[in-house]
Amino acid sequence: MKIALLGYGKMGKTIEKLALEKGHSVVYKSASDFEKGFFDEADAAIEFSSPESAVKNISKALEAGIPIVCGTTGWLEKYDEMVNLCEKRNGSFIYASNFSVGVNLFFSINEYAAKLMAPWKEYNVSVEEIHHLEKKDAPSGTAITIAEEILKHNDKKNWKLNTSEENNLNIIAKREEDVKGTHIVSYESSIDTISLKHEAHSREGFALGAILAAEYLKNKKGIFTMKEVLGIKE
Ligand SMILES: NC(=O)C1=CN([C@@H]2O[C@H](COP(=O)(O)OP(=O)(O)OC[C@H]3O[C@@H](n4cnc5c(N)ncnc54)[C@H](O)[C@@H]3O)[C@@H](O)[C@H]2O)C=CC1
Ligand SMILES: O=C(O)C1=N[C@H](C(=O)O)C[C@H](O)C1
Repeated sequence: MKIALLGYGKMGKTIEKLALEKGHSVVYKSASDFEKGFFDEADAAIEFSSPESAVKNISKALEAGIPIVCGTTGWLEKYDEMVNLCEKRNGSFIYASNFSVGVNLFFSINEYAAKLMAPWKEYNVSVEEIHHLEKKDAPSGTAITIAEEILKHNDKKNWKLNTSEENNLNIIAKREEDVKGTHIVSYESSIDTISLKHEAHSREGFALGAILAAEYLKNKKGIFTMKEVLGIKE
């Protein structure tokens, strides 16, 4: 498959390495704003750039008829706009806050735990995420996905970053040198604490998942999820 990399930082470079190992070719890579010309050649574009540039990059790919996989976080207020554009252009699009297999399994474990814990009101739930110092957005996209699922089964009103308000779900965001991505869900009572933790040891899981998503989009039209790519039942 011929891949275009929109964003060529930590993730773009890891994806390039794994894509070449899997026998794909990288026909274009951009670390900044770019013109449309390259699209004719690419079978899919993989977008890991910045919250400010994601929407523009996704739009360019959809307008050029190139399947687009987007992992950039921090732009989701425009997600519906991108879905509409994808439908209008009869394109193909996957966004995931986290492409790793482990985290997508963790999402299902989190859903199960949230349902199980719903009647046990003595437990207060919170989400913690820890990332490297260069991360631009907080909370992480993954923490937001985790929180939204918990909120479907909990009386809390909304999620909030670093809050002590009991009626909101607290997401604690920490920044520490070189942490690839750690997410912890805690249910705490006066008697005990139940914790679920996912810790990424490298960026390879995210990169591999993004390549699997690009492969999945081949000959497909529509908007898909990472759970569909991995065959994880809702
Ligand atoms: N969904 C997932 O599984 C994962 C998502 N991410 C997200 O992916 C994004 C990128 O992460 P990293 O690679 O670690 O960041 P990074 O800062 O190392 O790389 C971003 C790259 O995008 C480039 N860029 C900036 N504006 C651009 C534009 N208009 N067009 C093309 N490229 C542009 C920058 O020059 C830089 O090279 C972040 O939003 C991060 O949260 C990161 C890891 C996994
Ligand atoms: O910025 C990162 O590095 C990561 N971002 C994603 C997020 O915001 O959830 C996924 C992963 O945790 C790494």
